[in-house]
Amino acid sequence: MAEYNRVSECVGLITLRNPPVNALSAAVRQGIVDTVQRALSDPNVKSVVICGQNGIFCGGADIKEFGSNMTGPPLIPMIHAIESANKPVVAAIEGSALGGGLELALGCHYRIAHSKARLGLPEVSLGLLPAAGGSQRLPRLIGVPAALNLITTGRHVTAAEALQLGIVDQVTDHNTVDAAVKFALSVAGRSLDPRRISTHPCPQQPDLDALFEEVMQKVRQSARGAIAPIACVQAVRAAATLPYAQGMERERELMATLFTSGQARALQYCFFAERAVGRWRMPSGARWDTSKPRPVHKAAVIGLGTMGRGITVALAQTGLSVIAVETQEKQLMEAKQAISGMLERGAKRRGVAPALDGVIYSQNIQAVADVDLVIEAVFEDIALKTKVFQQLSAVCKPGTLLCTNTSALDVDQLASETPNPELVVGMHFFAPAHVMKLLEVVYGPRSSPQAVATAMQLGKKMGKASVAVGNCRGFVGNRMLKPYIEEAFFLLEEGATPELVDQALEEFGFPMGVFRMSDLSGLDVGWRVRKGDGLVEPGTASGRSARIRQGRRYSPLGDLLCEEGRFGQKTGRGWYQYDKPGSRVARSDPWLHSFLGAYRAQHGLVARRIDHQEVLERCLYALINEGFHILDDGIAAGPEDIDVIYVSGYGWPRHRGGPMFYANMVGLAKVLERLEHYQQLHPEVPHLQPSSLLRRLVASGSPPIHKWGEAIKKLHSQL
Ligand SMILES: CC(C)(COP(=O)(O)OP(=O)(O)OC[C@H]1O[C@@H](n2cnc3c(N)ncnc32)[C@H](O)[C@@H]1OP(=O)(O)O)[C@@H](O)C(=O)NCCC(=O)NCCSC(=O)C[C@@H](O)CCCCCCCCCCCCC(=O)O
Repeated sequence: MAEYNRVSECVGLITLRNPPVNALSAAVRQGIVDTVQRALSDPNVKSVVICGQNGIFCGGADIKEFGSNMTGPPLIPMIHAIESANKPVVAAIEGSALGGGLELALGCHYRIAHSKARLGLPEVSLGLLPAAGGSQRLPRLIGVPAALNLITTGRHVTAAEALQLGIVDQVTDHNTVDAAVKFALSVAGRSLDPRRISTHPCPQQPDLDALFEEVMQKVRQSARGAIAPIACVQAVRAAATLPYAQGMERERELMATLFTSGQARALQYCFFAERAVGRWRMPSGARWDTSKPRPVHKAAVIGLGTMGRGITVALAQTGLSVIAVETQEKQLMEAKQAISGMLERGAKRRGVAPALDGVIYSQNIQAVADVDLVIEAVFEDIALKTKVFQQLSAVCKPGTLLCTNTSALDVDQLASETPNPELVVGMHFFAPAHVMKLLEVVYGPRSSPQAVATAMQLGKKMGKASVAVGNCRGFVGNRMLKPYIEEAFFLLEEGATPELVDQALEEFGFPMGVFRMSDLSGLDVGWRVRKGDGLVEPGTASGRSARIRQGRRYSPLGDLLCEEGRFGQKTGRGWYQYDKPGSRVARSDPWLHSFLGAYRAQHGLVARRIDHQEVLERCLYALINEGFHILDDGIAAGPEDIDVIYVSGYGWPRHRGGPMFYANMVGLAKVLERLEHYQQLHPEVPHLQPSSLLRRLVASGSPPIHKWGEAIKKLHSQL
């Protein structure tokens, strides 16, 4: 797990071997301890180089070990032994040096990095802090402000930035190990005292207290309840104010709290879930590893409204050549200007040239004849989309993949209107499409595995968390959102205010509560959908509107607001009021409160006191319950798919792991009991009726989330 060789006669070369990322498993740590010992005791060895195999230095501690009893030599004394060595130790950094990997490098006396390497202390994103001395050494090396930035955000820096910050001593474009060996030879025999980072104080920093206060305030605001960023600030503060040994003690204490917290478990679950969704599988048995994607060199986007523009940018930024089609000249010109602006701003942020030439604009659908893949993003209207798909089928070369960016329409129906339904998949982007991380790839019963594989690969190329899901109303994300929103409406009827509901959800960790979110996305969006479903009664603003529709409880509150022209931020009024249309700062609206009072009086509803716990249980458990239905229906292959969708696209707080992980943490029996409780109180609300899968899981002993897959299979086979 760590190989030892003597090179250039007097350099001991230690190579970490633990594919794929040379994580510091027990065996690797043991290997490092043994080989360092060997190099230091070999009189022929003048200096030592540590590198990683396969072009990656080290991805840090082995996260998989965190869930088990950790054995093997601990990291801290291992790194301390390297720093205390009486021969120079040089880290040769290729690929990544992250977390414990960078901490290992910081224990070395010198660091040489390849120009393409990336370095960072991303522990915060796993609910931890750099607890192998990283929180104490990095501020001593690069100063408190820069270390705070890196440690609290977990961001990775390029080799060039690492050099500028002083994290590495040299950057090379050539063979890193060769450069490090050469460097190691050149420093052999030099005094190592100045190179032992732990022995130095942090560089002087004026107004330390003010700096920490400011950073802590900022971090608390953006953490939305996550505890690791706060512990990271506290650990760096210890580095800045305490001697090294005491700082290390503080680092250990803080880590002990984080390590055993539910947040760390949730965040580490998210890390693996995001990777697991790439290993998609369909009910037909088709899977990621047996389905080869088609090459996509040229793509097209049809319809350049908000979504189409974002999708064009996302595609062009991957380096693809894109044909952007909009039939109306004026809209085409406006879209061209907007897309160019977005490409320019994006390129400026990333320090690259904008891919302006990658996009060709056309009013003519014939222009897409030779593309490999088309994403249709016209207005959400099944007749219009069907027409576009029929045109595309006639125009495109054989084998072109036809993707629809719909958030709700039936992908199967659309596919069935084309001569090659196997080439059709849904690609459900989230607005703004070039920014939002989530992509639902929706397959129907006739979508070919190759079509799914191609869409999934394209999603990955665009940097999206791409999740393959089956076709149903609302797919996964929006289907689960429906009971969540409905419960929020019911809570208003029963006595809550938008402020109370939003506060409960925001304290839970959502960036925005359901009503603020509704104001942002526009109340008319849901209104249109409900109208389409025949749920909206016209002209009810003045009279009593039915609260039971289509045989179930219905709240017309959203419709009544729309009838008043209150569409949210865009009209300056919605569940809140705004200074002017388009403004983003929500203020309580006395009109809304008296409107709610009058509504309740009209319907004979007596407002009661509703607390945060009820808001959370009713909104979140209703959403989770729908998640169980989705699993039972086979629409999502596993709980990870649902959780990645919610964390990447719906603002579910990452430190709570996603709705299904949260249910697992709360306890399935408790979720079931609360759903049963609310269902008894509200028998006319079907979405509070516990899903049969949830009942069956509880009856089978509530297996932990990583065993749900097995349990679901077993439970299905017993049906
Ligand atoms: C490295 C990457 C950038 C590579 O990206 P790439 O896209 O190429 O590949 P993938 O991301 O797809 O990964 C491939 C494959 O590898 C798995 N993997 C990646 N990293 C790790 C890892 N660190 N450990 C295990 N496995 C890993 C990944 O899951 C994929 O496999 P899969 O099967 O899932 O497809 C990228 O992978 C990346 O960013 N990796 C994570 C980097 C990272 O976050 N590193 C930090 C790790 S945490 C750490 O290092 C902590 C340190 O500070 C050490 C702390 C000391 C701990 C001591 C414990 C003290 C306990 C205290 C308790 C006290 C209690 C008491 O006192 O009582």
